[in-house]
Amino acid sequence: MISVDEYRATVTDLLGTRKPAEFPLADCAGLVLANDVRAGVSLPPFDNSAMDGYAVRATDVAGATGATPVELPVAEDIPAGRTEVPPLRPGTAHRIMTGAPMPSGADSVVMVEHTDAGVERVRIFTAAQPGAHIRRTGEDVVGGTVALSAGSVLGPAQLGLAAAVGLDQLPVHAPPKVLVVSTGTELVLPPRQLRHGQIYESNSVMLAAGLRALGCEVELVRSVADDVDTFRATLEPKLDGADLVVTSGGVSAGAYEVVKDALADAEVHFQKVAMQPGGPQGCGSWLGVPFVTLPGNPVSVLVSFEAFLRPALLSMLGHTGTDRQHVRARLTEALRSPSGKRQFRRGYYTQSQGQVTGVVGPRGGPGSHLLAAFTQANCLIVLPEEVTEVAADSEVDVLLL
Ligand SMILES: Nc1nc2c(c(=O)[nH]1)N[C@H]1C(S)=C(S)[C@@H](COP(=O)(O)OP(=O)(O)OC[C@H]3O[C@@H](n4cnc5c(N)ncnc54)[C@H](O)[C@@H]3O)O[C@H]1N2
Ligand code: MOO
Repeated sequence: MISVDEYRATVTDLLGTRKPAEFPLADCAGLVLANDVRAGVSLPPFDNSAMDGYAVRATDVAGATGATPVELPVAEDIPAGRTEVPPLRPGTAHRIMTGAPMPSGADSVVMVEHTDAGVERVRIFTAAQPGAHIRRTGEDVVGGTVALSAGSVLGPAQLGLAAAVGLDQLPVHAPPKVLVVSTGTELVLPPRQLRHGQIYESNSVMLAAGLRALGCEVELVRSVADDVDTFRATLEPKLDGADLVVTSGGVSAGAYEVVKDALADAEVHFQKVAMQPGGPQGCGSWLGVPFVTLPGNPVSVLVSFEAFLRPALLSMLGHTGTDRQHVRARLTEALRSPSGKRQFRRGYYTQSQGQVTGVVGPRGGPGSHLLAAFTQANCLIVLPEEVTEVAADSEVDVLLL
């Protein structure tokens, strides 16, 4: 048996990291920047007004008050977007709007609220500090410097900045195209009615949701019968263009283990991972495409996704933080765990205000078919390999989902 940590490293190595590709900004949300990008322009690109008001020379309005206003002729009107701005002559004002370029010769802006808002002439009721309400060139970003560093996760602020410095595409770790394949002759899709012995297919739906949430492109093959020839014939034409195949089912110890049998001659290694659920696993490549073959039980699929597929995919996408947040929590009831395996139990974690350590209660038993209990959970309770019993009220490690 291989440990969870070793297996996670194996899958992470198998998936590697995606090569940089240029993507339009609109398709970059949530992706990771592959290279540093430099600003083509400074931000702001020019000195501009932070307020609607009047550009003046501070010396011209020194001593202005409500009782003793200074009156100046308004020589120019400068709305935002005006590109040619005449210099300010001493003893005059330019009416100016927020974001409009400062005229040379002006050293401050008086807000319109501190004036009579005049158009031909303006009465100014307050003195101005030199520099008041001016946003300086390059105050935010200096043109030519690194605006966003490799490894940045591209959220709204990062994409906004990229747009603001004049970029329309970015080098990112492109999301992989993942083919998700559910195997099992028992699997049926609506609107077909179940016959005795059949079940509705659910693993591919869960995997697709998890994969898409990470930004992957997903194609589903929702039901392949437990027949080696059918499996190969269904998958082969779809491998071209797939960056990863994730299968479920057909990897344990019995007969009709279609994934194991079909990939027997491929470079896919099947083994047991010291975890519960999610013990039987396989990974490797077939026809040059990486394969991660998960066991069929639905809870095993989701726990496998959390334990190693999600971190490996995050690493593939260029993320450095690939771990869920871990916390310690007090267990509400005693639990048992198989010796030598890391057990992941579904749990519900709460932390009241002022409480240092939160509280966690299990949801459902350890069975890997108990999917409904997973819907009540917000965390996984992690019981280490050497632990076989945990008493109520003891502290346990919790992975917040
Ligand atoms: N003799 C042994 N039997 C089993 C072992 C073992 O070590 N020795 N391991 C058990 C464990 S643990 C697991 S997990 C399963 C894994 O088996 P498979 O990967 O071969 O999965 P299947 O047998 O195909 O399916 C298991 C279970 O899950 C249901 N299933 C499968 N696919 C789907 C799907 N897409 N949607 C919903 N449900 C699905 C399937 O009907 C089975 O009930 O093996 C144990 N046995
Ligand atoms: O390991 Mo299986 O994945 O427990 O049900």
